Amino acid sequence: MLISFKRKEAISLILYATLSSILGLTLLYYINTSVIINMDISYENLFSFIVILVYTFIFHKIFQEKIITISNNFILEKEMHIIEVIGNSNLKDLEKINEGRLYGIVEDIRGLVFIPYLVSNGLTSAILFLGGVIYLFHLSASSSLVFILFIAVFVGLYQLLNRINLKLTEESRINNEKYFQYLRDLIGGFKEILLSQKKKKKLVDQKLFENREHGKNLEIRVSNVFLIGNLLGSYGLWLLLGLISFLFPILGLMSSEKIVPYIIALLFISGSITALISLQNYAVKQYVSLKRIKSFTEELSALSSDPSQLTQTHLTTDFKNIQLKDLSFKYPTSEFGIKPINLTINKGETIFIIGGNGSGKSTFLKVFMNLYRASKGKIVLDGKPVLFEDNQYRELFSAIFTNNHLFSEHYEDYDVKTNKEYNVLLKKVKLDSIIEENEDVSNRSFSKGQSKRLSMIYALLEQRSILVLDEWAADQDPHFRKYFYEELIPELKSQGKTIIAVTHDDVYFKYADRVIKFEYGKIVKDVYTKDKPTLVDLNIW
Ligand SMILES: Nc1ncnc2c1ncn2[C@@H]1O[C@H](COP(=O)(O)OP(=O)(O)OP(=O)(O)O)[C@@H](O)[C@H]1O
Repeated sequence: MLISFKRKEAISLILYATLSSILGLTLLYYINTSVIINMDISYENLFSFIVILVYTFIFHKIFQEKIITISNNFILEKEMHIIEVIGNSNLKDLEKINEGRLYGIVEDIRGLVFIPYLVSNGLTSAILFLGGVIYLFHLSASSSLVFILFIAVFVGLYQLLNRINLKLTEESRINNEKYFQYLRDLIGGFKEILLSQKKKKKLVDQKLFENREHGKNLEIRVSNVFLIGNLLGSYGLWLLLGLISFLFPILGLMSSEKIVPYIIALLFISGSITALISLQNYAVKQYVSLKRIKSFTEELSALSSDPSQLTQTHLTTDFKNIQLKDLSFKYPTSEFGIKPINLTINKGETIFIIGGNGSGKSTFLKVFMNLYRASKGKIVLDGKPVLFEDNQYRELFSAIFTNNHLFSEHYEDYDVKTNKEYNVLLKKVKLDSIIEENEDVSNRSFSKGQSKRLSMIYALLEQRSILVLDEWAADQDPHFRKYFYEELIPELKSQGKTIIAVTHDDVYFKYADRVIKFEYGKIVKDVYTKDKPTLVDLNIW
């Protein structure tokens, strides 16, 4: 079963639902027996009726509150589980997960808010229905057998309708995932779309319109199927009432004095029958959501590392050297790979990594920082081999990737507003004229260059030993780029920072201690710049 309530909670829920339903049925029994059958109309009976009513109200309230708490805990558990599984994923595997699908699942989880309503009304209606049927049998067994036969035919019909709806609802969810993907393209690629009427027409007028049109049609079909179910349910009930009132006495299935209490009881449980029918709509949707969440988490769990396997993180603040021994990597989905690398990187070195597009610079950095698991070879930190599961090694690095992500918050221990160093760094990366002291930058948008400078501030505030920059300077203007190479890098170097930067700015190569060149995933040159003031001396190309 998809919902796994704890046993104790399930028992207490059934108990509460049973009690509150029994009290509801007692009300019916009381009115039927005292007013209709015994004609006993008195203040005492009114008083007893009100007492039962108050108890019913209190029990129902307690029951509903319990359901609300349990269901919301269940939703929270599902949300946290998905977040935890994502947090434990490997980079390479997480990159395979489509963002649209993720947002679709988030929507599925949100949709679970109907669970309290579904469980509480479902349980109460089911118990009321069962109790009502027992009472009907008590009034007339033969008529109740016909009634049960009627219900059995309806349940069969509903199963059929539900199967159709399950399919339609699943299709609707997949269609919604596509919708999120298109929306992401529309917002993320807005500039490109503004430049191309063809793109805009295709995405907005065609894809998005078709998607929404299809979504609307699916919703209409789902609603129509439910409508058929609802109409069959309510008119079937009227048919049954007609048969009991007019046909059963003629056929001798029921004595005339039983007809009125029987019809009142039937009308009473018709409420729970109608509720059970309309709850099917929600039940199908919740079922589809739970099924999708389950398969998504199972898929992600299979990709995730077991957190218990990860070594305890405590900040590694320093190192002497990192050796890469025959380190290689291969993408499973492409021919490209990093050829075995043998390299020693010493603390304090400034290393520039160069190479043509697609030569493997970024891939190398990810393997080097242990974000991708190396296919072969090993990383050795100060003489000790580093495992992929070793979180501690990763703590050595601050990195700004080519497609840097500017976090809405920095998630570190310091408070930016009261941090003196933050304000110094704002000046240092020349953002002080753009960002005011103490300004909340979470809702602002920045140019690529500015956002990378802000990322640099956050990276430096982390105070890690190694700063990794993937084409960081490429998005900066010439003045700032000059300042970056000629002043910022030497200053960071003088502070003992190890800098590894992917760059194409050959005029500034002299500011590195060492230039490493990649070609087709292989290191083809590894040159120290000392005493080589010009590019010709460096002979790197
Ligand atoms: N996730 C991936 N799956 C499969 N192949 C990939 C993946 N990421 C990159 N590649 C391939 O690996 C090769 C090297 O890419 P990489 O980004 O490492 O090169 P790069 O030198 O950093 O290039 P650039 O200067 O253009 O950023 C390319 O052929 C690229 O298509």
